[in-house]
Amino acid sequence: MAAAAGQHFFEGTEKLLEVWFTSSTNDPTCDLRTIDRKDWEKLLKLVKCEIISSLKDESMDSYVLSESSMFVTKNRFILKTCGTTTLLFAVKGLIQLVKRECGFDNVADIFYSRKNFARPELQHFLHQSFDKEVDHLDQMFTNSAAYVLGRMNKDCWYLYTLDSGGVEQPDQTFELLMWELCPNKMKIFTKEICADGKEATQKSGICDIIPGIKIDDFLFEPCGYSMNGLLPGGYYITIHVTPEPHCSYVSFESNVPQESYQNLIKKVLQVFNPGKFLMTVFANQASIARDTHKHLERVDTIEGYQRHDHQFCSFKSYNLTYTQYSRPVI
Ligand SMILES: C[S@+](CC[C@H](N)C(=O)[O-])C[C@H]1O[C@@H](n2cnc3c(N)ncnc32)[C@H](O)[C@@H]1O
Repeated sequence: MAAAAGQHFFEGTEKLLEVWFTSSTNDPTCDLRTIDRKDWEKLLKLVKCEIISSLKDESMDSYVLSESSMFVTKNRFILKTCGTTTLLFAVKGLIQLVKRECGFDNVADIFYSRKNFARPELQHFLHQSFDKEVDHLDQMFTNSAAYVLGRMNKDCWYLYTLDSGGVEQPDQTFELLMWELCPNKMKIFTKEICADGKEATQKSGICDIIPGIKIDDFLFEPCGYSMNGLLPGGYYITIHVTPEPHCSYVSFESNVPQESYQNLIKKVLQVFNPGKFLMTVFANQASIARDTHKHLERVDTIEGYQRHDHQFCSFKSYNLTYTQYSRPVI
């Protein structure tokens, strides 16, 4: 459903930043988790969002934000923000903060990605086009590579990364970005139906997607939902829901390693029942998910969905599959 003139609109589509740090002296005491919460709060002011709640385990500190999520491990920082947040204003400050407070003096890799916005004209000037975002990042990084996957005149996904360095430890990221969602499912993520995040997590079936996770969830007033889930070993899932019928959008992201993502895809689709979705899977050579790309190449239909675009990219240390599906219009 398209937004009518003057109707409330929320841009669910997130900007996603992942940065891996190293120290030139290989100092084992460097740890992003030693950074004070007050410093994170200051950094998030530049982005125009704030911390709502937090959860931690032995490997990771996670934060639910007023606009999505933040995850901090020893050497990896993830910030995902939606709405009209200004995520890229935080990059310079992040690098300075990390050097000053914990001694990491090198960016080993950076990934900035997002789907095309539904209403780019509502964004801050910096985020109105990918070209402007690339110009901004190129002022800080010289060895960059920027890509667009999908259809430039329809739905697409942008990626900015570095063409040198890289991450050697096993690493993988799986994202499903969904839109045109089932209104009945979306009702669950409103205060009309659920009292709080916990109830929405249960009623929607989110709690069954990956059993055994520690969950930090939040239900916004009058609607909207965010959750972070932690698993031992530095694994997370994060889900964000914009349920308004005229701009419905849901994102699912996880770094949980899987040889095949088939089961996970089915479970997430059952919970949200989107009309359209795009999927990205990153895996480096050390990851058990490294062969998932071959498998995904053969999946041209998924129960009720037809594939439109499928692209494979080989980067310096990661391979990536981008794919887009939708329900056939009957
Ligand atoms: C923060 S959540 C999750 C956004 C996420 N990026 C997604 O996948 O849709 C956004 C939803 O919460 C609602 N919401 C209610 N109060 C909000 C607030 N103070 N800040 C941000 N979103 C709020 C929005 O209207 C929207 O439906």
